[in-house]
Amino acid sequence: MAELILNNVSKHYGNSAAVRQLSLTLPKGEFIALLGPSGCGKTTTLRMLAGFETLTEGEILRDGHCLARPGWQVPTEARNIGMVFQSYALWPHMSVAENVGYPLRHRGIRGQDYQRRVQEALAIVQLESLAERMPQDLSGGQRQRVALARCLVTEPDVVLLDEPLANLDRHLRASMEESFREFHQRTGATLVYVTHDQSEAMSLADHIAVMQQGELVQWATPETLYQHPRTEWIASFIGQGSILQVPAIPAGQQLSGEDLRQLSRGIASGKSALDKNHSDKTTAVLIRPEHIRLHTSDTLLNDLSTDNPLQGRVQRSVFRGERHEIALQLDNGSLLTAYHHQAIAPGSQVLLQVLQGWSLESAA
Ligand SMILES: Nc1ncnc2c1ncn2[C@@H]1O[C@H](COP(=O)(O)OP(=O)(O)OP(=O)(O)O)[C@@H](O)[C@H]1O
Repeated sequence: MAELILNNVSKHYGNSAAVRQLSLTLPKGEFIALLGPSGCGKTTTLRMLAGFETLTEGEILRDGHCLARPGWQVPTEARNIGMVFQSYALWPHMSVAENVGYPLRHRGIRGQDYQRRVQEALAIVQLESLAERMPQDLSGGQRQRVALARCLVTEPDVVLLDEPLANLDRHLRASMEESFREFHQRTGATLVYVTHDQSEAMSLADHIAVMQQGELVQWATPETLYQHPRTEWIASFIGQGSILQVPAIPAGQQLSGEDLRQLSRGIASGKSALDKNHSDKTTAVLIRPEHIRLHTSDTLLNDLSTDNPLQGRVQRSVFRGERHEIALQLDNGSLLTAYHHQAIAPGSQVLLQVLQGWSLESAA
C-alpha cells in the first residue's frame, strides 16, 4: 500500500483547465472515491496518477518520492499501479485465464506460481468456472470481473478504477461493490475509485473527494459529506434534501432547538422570512427528508410534543418500497421533500416539524 499526494496539480488542454490546483493526500490503504459530475476532471486526475497524462503544474508524490512533475515522470509500468477501466479492455483472442495471466507472463512469471496466482485472482472474483471462456462469450458483469482479476493478479499497492460499474445493471452493481470491498479488505491496497454516482461513492469509500469544474470542493468521509456538506452545490449533489433560505446566519452550523423554532415561526407567520426575494441577506439551510416529521391532522391530535408545526400541501407521493417520498409545498411557497410510512394523497394539507438543519455556504 502507498500514500499518494497531489500537490497543486493542474492539467490544461490548450486554453482550458481540466484540473485546477488540486491538492489532495490519499492515505495509505484507504478506499478513496473521486466523485463529481461529468467533465469535472475525475478521469484526468486518475490518468495523471497512472502516468497516462503529463502534468501542467504541480507534482504527484508517492510515499515521499516524486512520481510526476511537469516535463518529467515515472513511466506507468514502473509505478506498481493497477487499473480497471469502464470499457474492460480485455484481449478478445485470449481466454479468461489467459487475460488474467497476461500481466504475469509480461513479467516473466511461469509454471506453478503463474497457475496459482491466476487461480487465486479468479477465485476472488468468483470466475473459476469460466476460466476457459472467451471474453465475447461473457456478460458485461463477468467481463468486468475478468478486468478486476487481471488487475489484482500482480498485487499492485495502488489500484485505480474508472467508473468500473457504469455498464452494469443495478443488481450486478451491488454484487460487484461487494467484490471491491472484499478485494480492498484482502489486499489493503490504496484504491482510487472514479464515479459520478454518489450512492456508489458513499457505500464504498473511506473518504470522498468531490470535484466540480476541475477543482476539489470537499474532502470528507461519506458521513460528513452527507451531514455537513460545505456548499449548496455539494448538498444538492449528495443525497436528497431541500434548501430553505433563512435570514443570514453563519455557514457550517447545525440548527436544532430554538434556531429551528425561530425558523418555523418565520415561515408560519407568513413574513416570507425564508423567501430569498424578501430578504437582502440570506443563508441556505439544508433539510434532509429524514429530518422532517409529518403529521396528518389525526396523528397530530394525539401528539402533544408537536412544537411549532408548519403547514404544507402534498404535491406528490411516490412509493419507494420501504417508504413513501412526499413532495410538499409550504404556505410561503418553499418546497420540501419528506419521508412517510404511508402514502398521502396529493392536495392533502399536512403539518410538519423540521427536526434538524445545516447551514451552507452559498452556491458556487
Ligand atoms: N485529451 C483531451 N483534450 C482536450 N480536452 C480534454 C481531454 N481530456 C479531457 N478533456 C476535457 O477535460 C475536462 C475533464 O474531463 P474528464 O474526462 O477528466 O472529466 P470526468 O469528470 O472524468 O468526466 P466523465 O465522468 O464524463 O468521464 C472535460 O471538459 C473534457 O472535455
